[in-house]
Amino acid sequence: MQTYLVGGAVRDKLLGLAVKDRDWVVVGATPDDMRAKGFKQVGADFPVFLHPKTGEEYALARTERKQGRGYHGFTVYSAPDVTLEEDLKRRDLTINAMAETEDGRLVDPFHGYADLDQKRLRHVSEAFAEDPLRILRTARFAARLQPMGFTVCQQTMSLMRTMVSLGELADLVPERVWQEVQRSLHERAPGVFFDVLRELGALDILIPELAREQTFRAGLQALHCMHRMNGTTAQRFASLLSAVPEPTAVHRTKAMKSPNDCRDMTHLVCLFMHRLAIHETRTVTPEDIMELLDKADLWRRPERFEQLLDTLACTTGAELAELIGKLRLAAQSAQDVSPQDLLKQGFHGKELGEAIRNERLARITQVLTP
Ligand SMILES: Nc1ccn([C@@H]2O[C@H](COP(=O)(O)OP(=O)(O)OP(=O)(O)O)[C@@H](O)[C@H]2O)c(=O)n1
Repeated sequence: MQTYLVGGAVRDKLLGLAVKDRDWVVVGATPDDMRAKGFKQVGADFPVFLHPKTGEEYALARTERKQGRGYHGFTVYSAPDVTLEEDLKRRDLTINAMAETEDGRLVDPFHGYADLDQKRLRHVSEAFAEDPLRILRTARFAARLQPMGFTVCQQTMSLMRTMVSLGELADLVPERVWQEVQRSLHERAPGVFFDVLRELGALDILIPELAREQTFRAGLQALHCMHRMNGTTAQRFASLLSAVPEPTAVHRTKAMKSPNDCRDMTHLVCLFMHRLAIHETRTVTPEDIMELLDKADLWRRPERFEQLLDTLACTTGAELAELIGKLRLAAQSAQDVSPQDLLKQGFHGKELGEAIRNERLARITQVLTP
């Protein structure tokens, strides 16, 4: 029985990047051999085991073949006669299909090292097409490695284009798509993920609201800004959709099953984009500001409001910077109103509510007064 380090760990080591998880492939062993050595089986669909001490994943070498459509239609064959090369061949990209022996020798039947050197993302074999998630993974690796000079090679682009035109993306459940989107939003060049998908025609299926060139470019620019500001996932995703009308954008977040904070931030960013645009032509009143603060629920969610303003600073042009600055000051000032003080002054019930509101409005007016 032989053990090899495989996949991302080998790739990242050669690239000089930090290695996160180490995955191993075991050749020439049965599940019983593994259990006898104290490994715990975890995979239900195929034989994967956890090392008794390190907790790292050890998978028995396997081949996979797709049977029909859908994500579950895989036939897995795993036996002691499956070779390392056969296991590497079922993988997505050549740079992910290298292995390292226990004594540190590289096993590289599909020329992943040459592709690392040439900075190419290239599929290992036609088996790439058996898993449509790989389209998203490849776009994600492009987003990660583009700053180092990597591009997706033309043959892989055309294979993925064919997969898209055959409707393969429809087989992916929203959760898996979201997982790749979420991870890509935090890669080094997040915009590249969406650029690649757009070039493939995949974005028209996954986020059709970004089909219009202008909407897409505005979204990418805002995302780039949010990335520089080290924004949260919610801020990044909302900035991408910032030029989409609010109801459509929110509908997309629901269809994609993105988490609630992403949906809420998208709702607020798109809503504010629309409201703020009105004030390019009409002077903003204290009541306008109050309404916006209420809509964003500043009173219960002050830290989210800060994030909203930071996102808007990325999604709007310089012409709205002053207005966003005023919103920030107004929010700070209005938040300082103390219900306790007003209570002490004798306000109760409905009157207390009104007094708080009036005091907040007074402070907002003060901020707006030159
Ligand atoms: N749809 C997939 C998922 C995974 N793999 C293979 O399984 C390995 C491990 O997958 P995973 O842990 O998801 O990714 P990593 O390559 O380790 O990358 P990351 O840094 O994103 O974790 C990959 O390198 C690749 O060889 C694949 O071929 N097709």
